[in-house]
Amino acid sequence: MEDFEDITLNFQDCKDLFTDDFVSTLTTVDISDIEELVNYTNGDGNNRMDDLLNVLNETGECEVEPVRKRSRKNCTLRKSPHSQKSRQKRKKKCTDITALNESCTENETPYSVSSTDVPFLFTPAGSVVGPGNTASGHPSPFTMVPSPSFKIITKIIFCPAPLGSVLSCLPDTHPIPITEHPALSTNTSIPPSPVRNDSCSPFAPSASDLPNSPEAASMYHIPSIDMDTVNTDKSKQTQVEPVQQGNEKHKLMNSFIEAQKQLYHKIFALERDFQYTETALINSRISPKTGKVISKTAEKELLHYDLAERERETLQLLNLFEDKDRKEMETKIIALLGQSGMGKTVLVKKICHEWSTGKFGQFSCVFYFECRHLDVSKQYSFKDFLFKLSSCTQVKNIDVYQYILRNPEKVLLIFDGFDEFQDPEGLLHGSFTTSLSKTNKVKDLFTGLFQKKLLRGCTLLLTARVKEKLNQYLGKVDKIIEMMGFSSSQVEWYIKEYFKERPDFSNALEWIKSFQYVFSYCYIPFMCKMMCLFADENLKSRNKELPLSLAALYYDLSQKNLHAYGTCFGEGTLQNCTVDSSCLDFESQKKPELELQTSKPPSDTGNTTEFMTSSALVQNFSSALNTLGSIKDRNLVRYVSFDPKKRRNQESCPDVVRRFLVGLLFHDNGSPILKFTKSIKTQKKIAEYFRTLQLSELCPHRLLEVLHCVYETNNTRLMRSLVVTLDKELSFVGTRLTPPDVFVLKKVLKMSKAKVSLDLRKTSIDHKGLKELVCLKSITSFRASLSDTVNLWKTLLANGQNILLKKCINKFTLEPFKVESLKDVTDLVALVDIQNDICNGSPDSSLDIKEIPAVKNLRSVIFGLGKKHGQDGFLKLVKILPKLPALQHLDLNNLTENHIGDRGVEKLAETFAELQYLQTME
Ligand SMILES: Nc1ncnc2c1ncn2[C@@H]1O[C@H](COP(=O)(O)OP(=O)(O)OP(=O)(O)O)[C@@H](O)[C@H]1O
Repeated sequence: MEDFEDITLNFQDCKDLFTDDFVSTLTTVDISDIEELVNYTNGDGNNRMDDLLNVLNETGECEVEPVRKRSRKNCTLRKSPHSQKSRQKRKKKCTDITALNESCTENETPYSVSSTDVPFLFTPAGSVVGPGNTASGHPSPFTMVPSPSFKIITKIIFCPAPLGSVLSCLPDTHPIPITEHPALSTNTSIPPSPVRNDSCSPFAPSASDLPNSPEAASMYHIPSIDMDTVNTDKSKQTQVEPVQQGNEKHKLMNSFIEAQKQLYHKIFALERDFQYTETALINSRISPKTGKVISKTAEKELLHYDLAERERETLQLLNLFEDKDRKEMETKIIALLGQSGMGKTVLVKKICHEWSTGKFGQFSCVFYFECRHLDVSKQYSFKDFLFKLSSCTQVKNIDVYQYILRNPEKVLLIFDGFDEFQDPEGLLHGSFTTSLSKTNKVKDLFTGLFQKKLLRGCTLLLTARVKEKLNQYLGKVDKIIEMMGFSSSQVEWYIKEYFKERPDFSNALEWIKSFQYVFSYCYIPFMCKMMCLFADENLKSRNKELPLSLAALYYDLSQKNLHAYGTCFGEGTLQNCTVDSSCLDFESQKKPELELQTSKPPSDTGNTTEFMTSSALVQNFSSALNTLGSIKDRNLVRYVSFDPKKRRNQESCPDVVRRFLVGLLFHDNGSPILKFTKSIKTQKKIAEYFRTLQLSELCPHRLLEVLHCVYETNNTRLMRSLVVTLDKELSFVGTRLTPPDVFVLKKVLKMSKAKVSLDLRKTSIDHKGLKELVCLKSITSFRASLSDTVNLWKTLLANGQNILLKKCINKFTLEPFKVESLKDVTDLVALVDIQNDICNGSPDSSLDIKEIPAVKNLRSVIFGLGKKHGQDGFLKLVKILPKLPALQHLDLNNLTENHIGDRGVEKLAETFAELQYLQTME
């Protein structure tokens, strides 16, 4: 009987074939091989089946497609269009089986058996052979054969243990000791040939098994890696006796890893003068969005830690991939988030480089993808996806690929700039199913990886800018790491270091600091570098013109450094900015025509040591320039508008582009390029638009954005006119306040004549920002993280800034105090305790503080710690209740919910007498 055609296999049934009875009849099969095979079709869950299907598809031996409702377990196998020659080869391989089958009587066999007609056999080539056609010649569905019929097969050939299981035992460092797997020395019917690249794995095809597959031709050329780049001792290699199959594969794998490491060592090396500064990595989480939920996509947000929490959640780079709770064979997805220019690319390239030097040894293979270069709609096999789209050595051998498929836990896939994928949202909505076609769209492959179906068990590291739209996907991520940028001391160190060998620049730091607004952006490493470049160019020549806007800074740099800093700005940025009548509409702005693509995908030639890539900030500036040149004046107001109804395309103007755009519009540089749009009339129109805004109606994020834009106009009158519309109770709870945000907020609050109360909880505001804001005259009361506030007081006390301290203490409020975490209790305890230090500790009479008003006047405490921490938290809280003399209302709402326990009730009863003003206790 000829090869099977269109046979429906039920894998759930197939696994039943491997009964104990059946196994006991096998004479040359290692039981572990059977177990492994059964695991593939059974044990490890459905996703193991995906792996198998992938392997089968990839080998080209047969194509597997889901049938009916895409059930993964019912699959149709179709014969691949093999040549006659290859069929003969395959038949030859089965001669042992044929011989055995010949000994079978017709009675014992429910149907006639031919050389290729074995009830169910995974051949060494990884092909699945079914019972084939019925006597009538029609394809038959795979029928369960009663196990006794198998007894006639006394010898089923399973090749030695799969390559993966051998290689996975090997250490990652080189040279890899090659140990002979016991299975290799067993007497198998297909002896590994030293000259023929046959596969040893049940699922690993050999070159000769796959004559028609695209990989097959190249597989004849072994070793296939660019060996010139590998520092292996070739003379020794030639002395090596014809080795066992396993050894060949080990060498191949070693060579691949070694070549990959050498490549990464070269292309991801830091430039000599690159001042790498280790930035803080914070373990972050997402939580339901505070405040109004505007749309479905905005339901989640990243938690904003206070300084104490940030310290606690700080992570070392080497521990980035650590996960004690990781489930075996489960893909791990890590999202590395940070604003543009925070150093995400620098960091992941550093990881690649460090891997090449032996760190992150848990990974044998690291693949780096630059998402912006991936065309999501293009079709690739998964193998090509890995080896052709990532920065990778040229791999022509399928064994390396097989190793990767078999050892996903040793594979790290880095996708840099996930948000730069075309249509990143669409990427995750799709559902990945193993398809019959050998190639899949990049989009689908990524979906398969993200949905943990493809290469299950690997580690995915995605980098992305913090965007609200992406937050919803973070729920599917196992670990979220946020990059916080430079601390203020790191900024100073960086600038000093930059100019350290130039005595004439000894005042560079002070000079840069004087541009307060742009200096506040220096927590972003890229901006820090920009400011150094700016100082480099201007410190000697420029008469300081204060203040400097963001747009002015970039414009200045782009004018002066076109050639010197081509790597940052790309050549001809401004030259290209001509008016193109074809893009004079809003839609054209979706894809700015002038996009700076200065970063090249790392080439495998290894010559690229360029580490400076173009930042999105530069691209945004470029985009603003382009917009200015292409949009009609009358449309500009609509373009920068914050009102969704006014804007035709909300997505068209990201916040930073708007800032640049407004800044450029009001930038008085006399540039001929900008003159044609920079009419006074347009400026007036934009100013008028901002003047009509009611700041009190804007959400915190929008409010800040308006303030940035207004600051960019450098129009003090405009700002003054806006200040009066500011709310008297400003709450930024749940909105991150970066140093530039604090700067513009401070600017406007300074102008305010009204008394404003400020809520700065959950804003991640830094120490300096908190101090600057709360000490403002217009701020009469404020709320902030308790621990941050206590720290601020301590610093002021230690520095002897008693007047400020006194102001700060008097403005602070707590009312009502909600206990939502154990930390809230601990912080309240610390606040009550510091009272003694402040009131009694200072010998200085200027600090005439008898008590902390916030503590003295606290009237309401709402306790809601839930079951887990209820009792612990309450026992701590109850101790300080007597120190809250004005407490009138204690809300324990639902005692069982809070679970304060008998001890909690007991302690409460003991303190009850001291709570003189307590009126209600819920
Ligand atoms: N840790 C660092 N130490 C020193 N400089 C850094 C560091 N991280 C980033 N930089 C500087 O910032 C520049 C931009 O960094 P990078 O491209 O990694 O940012 P990014 O977060 O990937 O930005 P984007 O989201 O726009 O792609 C670098 O070229 C470098 O000059």
